[in-house]
Amino acid sequence: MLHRPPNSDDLLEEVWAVLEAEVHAGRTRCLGASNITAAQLEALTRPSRKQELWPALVQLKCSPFHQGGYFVDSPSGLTSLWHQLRTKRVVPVGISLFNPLHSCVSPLEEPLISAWAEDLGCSSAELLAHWCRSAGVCPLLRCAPHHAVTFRREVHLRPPLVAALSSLACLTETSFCPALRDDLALRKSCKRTAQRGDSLYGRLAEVHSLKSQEGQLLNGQRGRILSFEEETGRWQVDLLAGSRKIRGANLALIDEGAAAATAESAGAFLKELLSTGGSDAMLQLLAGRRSDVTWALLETVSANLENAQACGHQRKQQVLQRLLAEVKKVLASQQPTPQTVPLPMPPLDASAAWQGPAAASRRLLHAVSCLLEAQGYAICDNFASPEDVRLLAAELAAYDQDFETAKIWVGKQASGAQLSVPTVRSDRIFWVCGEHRTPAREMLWDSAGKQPTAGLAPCRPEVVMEKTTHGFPRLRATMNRVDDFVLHGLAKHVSRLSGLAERSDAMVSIYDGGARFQKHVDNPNKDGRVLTSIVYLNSGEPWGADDGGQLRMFPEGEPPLEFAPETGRLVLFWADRLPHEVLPAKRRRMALTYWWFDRTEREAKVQELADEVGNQRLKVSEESLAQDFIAFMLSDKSSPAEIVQKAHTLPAKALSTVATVVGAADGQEALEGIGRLTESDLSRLRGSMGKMGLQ
Ligand SMILES: O=C(O)CCC(=O)C(=O)O
Ligand SMILES: [Fe+2]
Repeated sequence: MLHRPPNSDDLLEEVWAVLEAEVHAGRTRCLGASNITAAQLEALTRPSRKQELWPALVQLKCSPFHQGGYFVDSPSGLTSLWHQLRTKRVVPVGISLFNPLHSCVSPLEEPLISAWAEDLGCSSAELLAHWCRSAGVCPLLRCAPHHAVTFRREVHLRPPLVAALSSLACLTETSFCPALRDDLALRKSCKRTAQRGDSLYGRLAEVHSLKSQEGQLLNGQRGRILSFEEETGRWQVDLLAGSRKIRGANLALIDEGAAAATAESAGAFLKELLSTGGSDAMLQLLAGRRSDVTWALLETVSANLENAQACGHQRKQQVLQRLLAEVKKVLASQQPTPQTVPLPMPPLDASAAWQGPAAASRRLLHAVSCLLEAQGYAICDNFASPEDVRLLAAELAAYDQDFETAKIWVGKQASGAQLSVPTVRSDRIFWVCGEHRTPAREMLWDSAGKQPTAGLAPCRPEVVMEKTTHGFPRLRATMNRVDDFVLHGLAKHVSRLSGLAERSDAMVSIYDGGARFQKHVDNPNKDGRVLTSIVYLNSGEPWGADDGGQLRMFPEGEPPLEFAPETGRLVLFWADRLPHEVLPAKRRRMALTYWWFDRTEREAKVQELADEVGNQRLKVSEESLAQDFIAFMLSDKSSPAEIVQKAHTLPAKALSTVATVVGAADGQEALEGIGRLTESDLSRLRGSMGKMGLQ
């Protein structure tokens, strides 16, 4: 390596001749030069000079601020230097990636670069090293700590970001001085926020399972992922046929490492085949190793055949032609192995919507609306910040004792009963009332019992009724955010939500010790609930696969999806359409859930309920007596005799509720039926009750 070539041309020739002699003597294989100017490179790569004596690599300073421009000999020198490197196939090796050189700041401290790195979830050093590589320069890293970790992560830079980083060189020495930065408002104009799917940009993907006539032609094609389009939920992929927008379900990510390995092993296999010594032996080996016959082998054999033809190797051509025909036959007989790992839809990220400009929150709203319309659910990360979630969980911690076992609705719609059936649902819940928009007399919301007139408070009067909204400032803040987002945002954009009138009270749930909620639809009976909103309130370590407690959704016609209850994640889905379940949670899992009512459907339901109970609601005490009785009947502890005894103590209204649950015409018939119950009837009843109302 010639470091810092001498200024005089004669001297340069003289020194280079010494290095060339080393190559002639076989002591060195190739030469390199460092800090060279365009004119010097021109001189060393003159056509009269043998190509193997040209510099094979040129080492130059290469940060985004100084792209080889330290020894520029003329204004056009830099362009000429790069042009020569590219056209003469000289490898540029980048050094001083992180040095400030003669700018004011190190690229590692440049806020614009840090912001871009943050968007991509990598360090500035990683970003710079990958920029260098993407710009076609081999980065030369040292053993200093920030160098050592630089290539720890694979970072995919989209071409516009590579271009943006490269263009920073135009701004060196002036705009990057901190004093000038604000004047130029660089951050403001250049900062981009992380976009969904950024981490997949640049990856290779293969199209599969497209059904339309045009789509079928694309199946099997591969191309790089360019971007993700929120509006359509599709990925833009750069295919041979041109750039196309394709749904994740029709794309499979290609593991390029594996592809390289296939090519390598195909090469090794071909060597083995050729070393058998004769065509027959070769084909015999091939027949015994049919599973090693891949498309990569076909390509390798074809390439070798082309080479043999070009070189005029007759015998080799014949052998390879026979081999190629056989390889084609084996491949034709193989069933194509479909690649059906769909590209995951990246969750939306709400952080920018709260911290950034109004445009970011509009984008989020637009994206969630599109997803709800298109697929009936939307997942949005960081809807509540980790700090908000931590404080909210701390606020609720004082009420841990007040959470009670959740119940499910068992029986007929109007007069069934809320029962605890742990095999179906075993979380503990805590209702928080209030903050509704419609007056109490409209009875549009429905939760556990008496409503406070204003403010948030736990619902059950005997719990902490005196607590007012001041008791739950954090909960209130999070609910305000959800309410604003749904009522002032989604309701205006999503057609199914145009008649949104009200939401239910809020339910805080805790799943732990294996608690679960089996597959169900929240509103299977047109009770007015149209949208379910859930915010997960779990802090600490990220949720692991072994922690269980995932929300599993069953979108129609698609494979089930699972989402971990990650800190601050918002989940929205159609309450009356999307079946879902909560898998057994091995770690404590907390969520804030409520439902949104469509006015027309809810009003009809309220009317129906009023009619069914003779325009008069059951008194709370009678209703709960009926529920207690059925719970007692279904618990393993009660005997037939005890059940009959208890049934006779029930008031008439409670008894008629029991009648509808057990399928009797009236209270009297219910009493008679209960009197005839045997142990085995009871166990059958207990088994079937648990499944009612569920899928
Ligand atoms: O907490 C969840 O993820 C879902 C709970 C649920 O399905 C419900 O309460 O209806
Ligand atoms: Fe549910």
